[in-house]
Amino acid sequence: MRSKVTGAQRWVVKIGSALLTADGKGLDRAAMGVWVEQMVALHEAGVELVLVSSGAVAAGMSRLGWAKRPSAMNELQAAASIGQMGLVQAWESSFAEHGRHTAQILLTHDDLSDRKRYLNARSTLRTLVELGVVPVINENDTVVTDEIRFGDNDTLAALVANLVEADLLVILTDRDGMFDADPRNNPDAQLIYEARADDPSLDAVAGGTGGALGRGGMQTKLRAARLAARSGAHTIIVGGRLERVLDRLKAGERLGTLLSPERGMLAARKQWLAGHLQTRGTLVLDDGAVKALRQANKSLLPVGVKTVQGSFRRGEMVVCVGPDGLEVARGLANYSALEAQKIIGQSSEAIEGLLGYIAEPELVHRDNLILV
Ligand SMILES: Nc1ncnc2c1ncn2[C@@H]1O[C@H](COP(=O)(O)OP(=O)(O)O)[C@@H](O)[C@H]1O
Ligand SMILES: N[C@@H](CCC(=O)OP(=O)(O)O)C(=O)O
Repeated sequence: MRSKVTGAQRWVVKIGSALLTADGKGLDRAAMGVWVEQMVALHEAGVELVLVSSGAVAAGMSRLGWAKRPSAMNELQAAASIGQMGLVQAWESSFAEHGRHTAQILLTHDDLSDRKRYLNARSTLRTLVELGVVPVINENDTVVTDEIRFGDNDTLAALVANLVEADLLVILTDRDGMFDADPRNNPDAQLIYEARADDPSLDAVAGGTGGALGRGGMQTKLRAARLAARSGAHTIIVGGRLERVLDRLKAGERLGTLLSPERGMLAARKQWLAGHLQTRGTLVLDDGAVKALRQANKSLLPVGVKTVQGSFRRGEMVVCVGPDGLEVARGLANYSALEAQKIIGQSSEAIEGLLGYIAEPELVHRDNLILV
């Protein structure tokens, strides 16, 4: 019996492209109908639900008669906008058969890295959930550029789990769960039933990328579990084609791979920071600064920085590495890269003389910093 699953009150369910489109043959409405029945049953049992649905590109490709996923961004975006229509129609009509409404939410990485938009998305989602409506979320594929895309919906689903403070993230995929080797080329691979999300040995087994339709593969599912763990959520990676899979999970059956959060939850602001997956530059710290961050929970002062790499503006995310090049923390810079170049190695009192003004005495304030 998996009590963390049976007792979970708020679920984010993510369904991948390969599953939704029956391996590329258009939307699998029959399968969608069966998942909807189960989601409605969960709802009736008092579970709050948010659905993250992939499949726009794959559904669009099938509507257009394209056999191969295009690599050009404009073609992908066109396919996504065509497919998204079919996707939301199919979910809405399927839930409507049970007297439930759905709501479409399309998000980009920018929406979640801007604090105001993040809070807005959170309050809209919470309102929808309170209204008993099922939000159906996908990436806003038509407007994203490479720099601001999540790219795979595993990551998006994890950030949504953080956003709504879900107890459980269920990632439905085309395999029964995470295996100890990629089952595509290892027929003897064994299913991993339980693990801690932060277990480093999982990185090696989740090596491969996604199939022809999806993008993520197991690597992004593992990363999603780690992100979801930051807000205390458990993640299950499980076969979406297993019979009555959601019903059986709710009943406590040991299906799929359960990945547990290891540490305590990060505070809400730190969770938001952890969701910033795009970084713009690197600060190389000296040993003293590494110690101050790691052991004393201090802010990063310019004096402890040896070099500045990349091009970032004030407020953008930078990676802080130690003299050995290993990441120590990441955080939002109070100064641009050009300004930082001028003030590193100097005491904070010297900032005004060097720049002609002072924004903050710290290069990265500890409230805007997360240790890695
Ligand atoms: N260790 C592993 N265990 C299970 N599947 C793996 C593993 N490593 C790689 N994979 C591959 O990941 C694929 C699922 O990812 P993906 O195609 O992105 O699906 P989805 O569209 O559901 O996100 C599986 O079909 C499988 O071949
Ligand atoms: N936003 C994209 C999903 C990206 C993707 O392929 O995700 P997934 O199948 O979950 O790995 C779409 O709807 O096609």
